[in-house]
Amino acid sequence: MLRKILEKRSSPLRAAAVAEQSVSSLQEKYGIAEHVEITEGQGGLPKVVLKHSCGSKAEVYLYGAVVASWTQPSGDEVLYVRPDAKFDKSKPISGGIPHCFPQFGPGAMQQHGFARNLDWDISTSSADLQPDEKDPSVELTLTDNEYTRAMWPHAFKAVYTVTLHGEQLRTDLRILNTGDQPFDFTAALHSYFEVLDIEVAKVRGLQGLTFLDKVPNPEKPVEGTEQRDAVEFKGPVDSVYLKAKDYVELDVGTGAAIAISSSGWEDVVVWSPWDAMKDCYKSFCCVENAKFGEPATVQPGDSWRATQDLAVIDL
Ligand SMILES: O=P(O)(O)OC[C@H]1O[C@@H](O)[C@H](O)[C@@H](O)[C@@H]1O
Repeated sequence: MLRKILEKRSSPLRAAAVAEQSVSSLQEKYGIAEHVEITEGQGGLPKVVLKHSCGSKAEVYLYGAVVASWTQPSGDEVLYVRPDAKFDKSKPISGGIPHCFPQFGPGAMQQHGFARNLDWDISTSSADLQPDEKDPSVELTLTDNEYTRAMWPHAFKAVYTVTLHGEQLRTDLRILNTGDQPFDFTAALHSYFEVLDIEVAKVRGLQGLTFLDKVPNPEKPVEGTEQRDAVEFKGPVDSVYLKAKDYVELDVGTGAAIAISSSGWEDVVVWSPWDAMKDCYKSFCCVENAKFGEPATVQPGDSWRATQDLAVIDL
């Protein structure tokens, strides 16, 4: 159904002894036999591997809380990691499902904010104890620190739960205001999906929506109304669809599609860099649940929440 990621993964660098120790202590604390494993990923970066008894698997790096892999029981990869991705913290991991928070961008701070280039902490892990539904899950948290406050002067806690529900991948993001002033933010899950070929991929579920086209000038998007039943790719695409429905579908061109169901996110971004990324643009498409058109406002002591459920369906 879905093709496997073809590019060769570079062999992991030996991590420093201290990192190894922390991986083994995380494994001791949060590992759950057969379902949740904390291990070294590429470049020695710690990752949480979730394994469902149906055979599906997900890998979540603590660096950026990026889901870098989600495989079906067949072993087929659904997500896409760009060949230029670095796993050495020199830049955010380019691929999988990175976070954009507290700014989707462009804007005052670095593109897509800081959440994708910071280490998140594991706060808990679980594997549902019901005999038939052992859904492995991990909860990661990010809290403000000197680095984040220099860019965005707010006290916050981000809580991100990633769960395998059978073959589905579920994410749940909560942003808590732990300070004494209200704050605004924009955000997205910058999901990269592998497609057979960008020229046969299609995104359905956007017809009739107002969109902001960022291709001509990202600083001055051009507004339009989507007329098409299916958005196709014949050149670069960088559009934010405002007030989208809670379901969109990415036809990956193999007879399968990714069903993307969400709550709380409100907008959908569709992005293909086209030949600005000559080496890889044919193989992926980003369909991103976002909160962009109207920034979220969170009062002190309050929180904002959004979920995304991904499933592979046959067309
Ligand atoms: O930072 P990355 O992963 O290279 O992604 C950049 C792109 O991310 C997309 O979400 C934006 O809509 C684009 O405007 C932007 O160019």
